[in-house]
Amino acid sequence: MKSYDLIIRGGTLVTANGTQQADLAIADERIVELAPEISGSAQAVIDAHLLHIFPGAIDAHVHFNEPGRTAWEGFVSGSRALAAGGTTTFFDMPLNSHPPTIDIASFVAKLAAARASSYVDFGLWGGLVPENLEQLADLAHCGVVGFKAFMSNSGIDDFHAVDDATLYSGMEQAARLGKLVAVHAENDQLTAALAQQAQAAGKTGVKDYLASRPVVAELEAIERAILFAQETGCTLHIVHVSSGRGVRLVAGARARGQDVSCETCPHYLVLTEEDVEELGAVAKCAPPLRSRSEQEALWQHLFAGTLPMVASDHSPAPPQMKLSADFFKVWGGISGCQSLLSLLLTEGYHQRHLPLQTIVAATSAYVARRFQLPDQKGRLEVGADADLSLVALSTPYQLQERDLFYQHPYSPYLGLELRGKIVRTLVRGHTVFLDGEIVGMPKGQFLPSFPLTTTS
Ligand SMILES: NC(=O)N[C@H]1NC(=O)NC1=O
Ligand SMILES: [Zn+2]
Ligand SMILES: [Zn+2]
Repeated sequence: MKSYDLIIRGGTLVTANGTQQADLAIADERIVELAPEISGSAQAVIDAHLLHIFPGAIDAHVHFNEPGRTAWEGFVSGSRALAAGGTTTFFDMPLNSHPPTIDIASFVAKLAAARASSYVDFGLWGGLVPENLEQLADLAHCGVVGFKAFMSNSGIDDFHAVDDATLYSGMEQAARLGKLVAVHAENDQLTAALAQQAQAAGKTGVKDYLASRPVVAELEAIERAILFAQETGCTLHIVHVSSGRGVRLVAGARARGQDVSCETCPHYLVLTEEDVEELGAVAKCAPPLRSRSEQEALWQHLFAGTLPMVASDHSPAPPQMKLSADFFKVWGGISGCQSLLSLLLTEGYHQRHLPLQTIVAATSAYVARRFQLPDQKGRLEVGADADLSLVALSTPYQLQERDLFYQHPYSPYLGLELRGKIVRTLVRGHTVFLDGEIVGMPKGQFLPSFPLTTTS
């Protein structure tokens, strides 16, 4: 009789191809058998008859701010929040840590911090800034996911936006290095001028802020990035697209054969400009929350598969940075990485009947493929890492402050009635979250990303 480390019995497995009830056996951190009934023995058995088993989510976009701004978040609190939310892998952005990840030394410092403290596996983005064009090859050799650039002010002094020449030349190099470039796409001249005019006129409320970052600023920057990428042969990813029209531009370029993708975030799917007027600073982000019609278009793209990825853009800050009466001065960034899967289940699956397979594709399978993770990630199959999230799919609960593992338990989703409770999360077969508690030690591993030949 075979013997395993762990058997999970009777759960409903959710994969990008559909759902099936099955037993799942784990040995040496991998899924080694999947069958209607597994007869071997195991050191431990989990009864999952009433649960759905999702592949652990892969959050391609978080800011955990370590080293340097660990008081804002950090790998311990951030990765605990992810584990509690059913996420087993994340990619940390190069900015909001100090130093930002723009050369070998800062990469090594971040890698050491994350290895010491993360409960889940991780990849690291490198930055593309006007000062580091000479460092991109080094960063590529370190195995960064790709290069992240800001086309508008990043909101933080130590990470500068790219001018067109830097973006163009960075893309040329990225293409040579086989790396993708990810952009925060908003037109800087337009947003800066509109913000400056509003502030000069003493118009510093929520509506004034929203008006200073119109959809057209996003559309223009997306188009420019697509054009530069086409011209340079660079693979492109547009982060946090906030508008249906923005997604349409990306989908159009992809349909014409260009290697470009995009993500949206739960906040653009769940909240609108009316909510930020009501909620205030906790819901301030850039690009800002949009109208209901743009939001509806995002959902349509998600259903259609033309919006292939959802990531959190978890961007926390200490509460005092969210206090200014001048809304332009309030920190822009939403804390949401713990709620990625539960919001998609609540608003997507339960409210709108978004297929579970689409949720799995957008939070796991597609992300692993797009960013060229090692083969064992993003799949719920024999041979894959046992990265799993066990979910009570219909259990309702209200999100409370005490549920949040963030450094600052601050979230626009507090008080929301959610459906779909994450009851257990396993990373490579090790339980890291169980019934509301973090268990075990930080054993997250670095996943280097190296160029392959595949596209899409
Ligand atoms: N610096 C930083 O994290 N900025 C992020 N916050 C946000 O709302 N949009 C961003 O790009
Ligand atoms: Zn951004
Ligand atoms: Zn971000």
